[in-house]
Parts: sequence; C-alpha cells; structure tokens
Amino acid sequence: MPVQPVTRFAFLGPEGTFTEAALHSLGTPSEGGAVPAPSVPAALAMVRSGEVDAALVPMENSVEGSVSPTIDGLAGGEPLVVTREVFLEVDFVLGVRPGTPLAAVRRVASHPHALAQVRGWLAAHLPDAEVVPAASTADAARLVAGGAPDPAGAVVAGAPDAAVCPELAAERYGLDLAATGLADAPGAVTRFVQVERPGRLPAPTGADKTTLTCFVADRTGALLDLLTEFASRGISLTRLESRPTREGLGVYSFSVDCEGHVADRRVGDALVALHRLCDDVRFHGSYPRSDGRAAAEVTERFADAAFGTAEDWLTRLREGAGG
Ligand SMILES: O=C(O)C(=O)Cc1ccccc1
Repeated sequence: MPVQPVTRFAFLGPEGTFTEAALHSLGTPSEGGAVPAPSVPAALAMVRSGEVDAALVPMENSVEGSVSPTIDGLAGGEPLVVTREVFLEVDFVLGVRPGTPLAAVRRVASHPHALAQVRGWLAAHLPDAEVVPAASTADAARLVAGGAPDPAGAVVAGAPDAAVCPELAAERYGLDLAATGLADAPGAVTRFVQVERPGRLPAPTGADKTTLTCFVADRTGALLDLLTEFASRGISLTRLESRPTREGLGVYSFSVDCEGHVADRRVGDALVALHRLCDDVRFHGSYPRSDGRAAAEVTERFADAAFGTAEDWLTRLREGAGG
C-alpha cells in the first residue's frame, strides 16, 4: 500500500497548547500545515471530512488517565486509525494579565485534565478561587488575555483572571507568570496520538501497539473472557478503559491498547477470537511504540513460529494424518 505523506494536521488548539508542542516535537508539519481545532471532536471531524490528513489529540495522562473525547471519538462514527504516538512531559504555570497579583485571582480556567493535575496547588494557594473548565490550556490563556480590568480595578464579569497553562501559552497571549511548577505530581507525562482515516497501516517494527474498542454483550464474565484472549496469547495490555455506550446504565464498551502489531500472529489470533466473542470489535490501528520498547518478553510459545507450527499440525490432521 503506498504511503501518502501527511501534510496537513489538525491539533487541539488554539496556538500554545501542549498538543501543539507535541506536534512540533514530531518535526511536523511544514509551514501552514498545522490547523488549530477548537476541540478534540472538531479535530477528528476535520480528519473524517478530509479537510486535513491527520489530527494530533491527547489520549491519556499518567496522572489523570484517559481523555474521554478521544476514546469516544474513536469508538463511534466513521472509522479512524492511530498511526503514531508521542509522549510529552507536562508542567504548568499560572498565567495572569500583566500586573495582576496572585491575591487578586478570583477565577482560574484551564482544560479539565490540567485542573486535575494542579488540584493540590490550587487548594494551597488559591483556596477561594472559582475553577472553570476551558476547551484547552491555551484557550484558557487566550480568555484571560481577553479579559480586562474595569476602571475600579475589578475584573470584567465572565473572564477568568488566571490560566493554568504551558509557559509557551502564557508567552503567546502576553500573560505574566504569577507562579510556575504547579503540577502536583512532577514528571507527569501525556500521550498524544496521530489519527488518520483508514488506509495506511504502519509496518511492524517489533515494538508496536494496537488499539481496539470491544463492544461486549451484557453478561457475566464478558470482561474476563475478553482479557483471557489476550493473556492466553502472552499479550500485555498497556491501557484498558471502560466507557458507557450511551445505551443505558451498565452497558459498556472497552477501549484497549495492547502490545504487538496486527501482523503478529499472536495479535491476529487474539483479534479473530475477540471478533467471535464480542458483539463488535473496532480496530483502531497498529503503530510503533514511541518508547521503542519491545513487547515484554514474547516467549517462544507466543512467537509467530509457534503459531505457524501449530497451524501446520492442524492442517496435517485435517488431511487425515494421525498425530
Ligand atoms: O489543553 C492543552 O494544552 C492540551 O493539549 C490538552 C492537555 C491538557 C492537560 C495536559 C495535557 C494535555
């Protein structure tokens, strides 16, 4: 299959988000090839409509866990596949309009995942501030910059007066840094994924991941059965998330990242079993692990050769041979 170069990327915007930093860390795209989207669903919609070739969106964070709009955006709608992942260490500053002292901050805005990672800092330093969600960290910075103090020195109603954001976003929107190093858990890492329309399957590298959504019937042991298909083939999961299907309380799908590539026999074999077992399985791609770590010990029993030998044996049996 010919590999089409990705030239136009949507990213969770506006300018100055962690997602944009992650995109630039990939060395892509070229001038004018990065298009800010107002939300994750909007970025995915731009891929589906063909307006862009790919989107870079946050998938999960080492402190706050999965980013639901990304998980749900893959699970529903026209098929999309992950073709690359990238990790970025994130830390936060408090951006304020120039001249605003910390004591004057009444309302703090940011992306919910950022707010969750600075909860302790906010409780210690701004215990009375109202905390409001924004579409992204940079959107919060943009909103703060747009707010102006009224002549009496109070903040115009509605605008937040501080943003929890990357230092780059504070700079981009002309904000002062009222505080730096806000993260409650230093060294937190966010994983971003490159999402495309199906049609391009990255070649196996020996250190890959595969992403799936499994829709299981509402019955006793369904999750155990699903997990068994991976475990019995020596496949480790690197992420497992249950998400409501919106059909009613108690009806869930499972979003799974596992080690290995669909071209690996053990992964292909597990997918066949899951297809038989589940109401539906959506394949969201196989792609290289960004840490390059090979699947934890693919032992001889789970290697491609072992599957080949076993299948040859079955073929001989079906041809009437004994053994
Ligand atoms: O809002 C951003 O800057 C994002 O890219 C999403 C996000 C939010 C918090 C941590 C990591 C990524």
